[in-house]
Amino acid sequence: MKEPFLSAVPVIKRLESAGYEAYFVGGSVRDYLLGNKISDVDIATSATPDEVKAIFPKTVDIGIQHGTVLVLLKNNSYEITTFRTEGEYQDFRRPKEVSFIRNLNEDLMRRDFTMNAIAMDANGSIIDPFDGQTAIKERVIRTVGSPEERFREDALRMMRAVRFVSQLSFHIAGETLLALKKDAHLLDKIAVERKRAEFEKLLSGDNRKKAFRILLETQVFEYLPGLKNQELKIEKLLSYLCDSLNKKEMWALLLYCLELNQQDSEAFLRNWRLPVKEMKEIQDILLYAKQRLIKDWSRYDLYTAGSETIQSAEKLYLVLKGINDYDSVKYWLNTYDHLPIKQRSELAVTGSDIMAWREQAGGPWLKELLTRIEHAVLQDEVVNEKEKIKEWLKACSQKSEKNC
Ligand SMILES: Nc1ccn([C@@H]2O[C@H](COP(=O)(O)OP(=O)(O)OP(=O)(O)O)[C@@H](O)[C@H]2O)c(=O)n1
Repeated sequence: MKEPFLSAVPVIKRLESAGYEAYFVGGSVRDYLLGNKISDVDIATSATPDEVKAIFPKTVDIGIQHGTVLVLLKNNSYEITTFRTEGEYQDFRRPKEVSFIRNLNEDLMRRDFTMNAIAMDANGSIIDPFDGQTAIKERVIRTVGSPEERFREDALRMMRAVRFVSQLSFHIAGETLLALKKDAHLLDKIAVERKRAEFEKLLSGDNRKKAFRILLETQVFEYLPGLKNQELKIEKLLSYLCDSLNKKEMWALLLYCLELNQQDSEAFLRNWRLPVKEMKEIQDILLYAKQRLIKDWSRYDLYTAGSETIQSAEKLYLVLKGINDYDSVKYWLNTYDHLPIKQRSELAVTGSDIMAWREQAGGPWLKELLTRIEHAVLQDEVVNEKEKIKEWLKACSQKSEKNC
């Protein structure tokens, strides 16, 4: 056994010495068997949340109605969940009555896919009643038992299947795929936030295009915000070589393919309940990439976009143009790095300086003038030094005001 399981073994041992069963379960065991990077380890136990809390001095109730307690131990935290029956994976905002059981097998039986229904004990022995290891070897996503039953327990599992296609490059077993086609409509009832979490993992996976094809084939896309009746536009996305794009860039590519105007793009992202900051970043990426389709970056655009957006927008532009060479990203980032200023606060003059020089109270004119100075500094029309800018302004006002 290796990290992060090793550090978590004492947690399992403590539960065992208090008379309970406890195992590693879920994605961490799957990823371990796959040889992939393991994120968090999850532990399932026969102890109820109250019993877990009585054993460990530091705990946090993170989903107690679902039987989950977070245990804090030696700078690490572990999600410990009581063996559960159905209903447990539903929307956290609509808690359902959860019945706890004392049996690992029954807990595993209610999990989504056989690859996720494998447990490992503190000695590293694998408990695999549904042959998840074969599924992992064969790289197949197959529900534990009846797909209809598993999807009726939690329809989000259909999106999880598609996101695992993207993330793990597995394929979906025939019967499971048929159920996806039949039951896709059940996704209507699932909270957008949960759909978004899966969709974003899908957007970032290596096999994202295959996952999009399955969204189309199964009609799952019809039940995702803003994608109803957008089959042709989603197909357009499949024509791009987009593997190099990150999550935000993929959102921007999707917006591009959907051909939405600024206002509708915003509504689309809002319907997906994206945080406002991310919405703005995605819209900026799209805006500059579209601009880039028409012309080169101006120094002022580089300045207003900033390095992260430059990089993302240029990458998206290259994808849209079908160019598979990233030298231009480096070129524009380098140009950005050499700009004389990166933000207004770096200007050698402030609004107060200008008001004092002009003996005039502030107003819209001041904002305009500061923008004009920014342009001039960025274009090397004037050096970013207070005296130089003062002289430049004086020379300007001697000419027509328009020239400044
Ligand atoms: N709708 C769900 C969600 C989760 N699970 C079970 O709970 C485990 C943990 O779920 P989660 O952390 O959401 O996903 P992982 O499978 O761990 O995948 P990852 O951590 O890569 O997101 C899953 O492996 C699966 O056994 C389930 O059966 N049904």
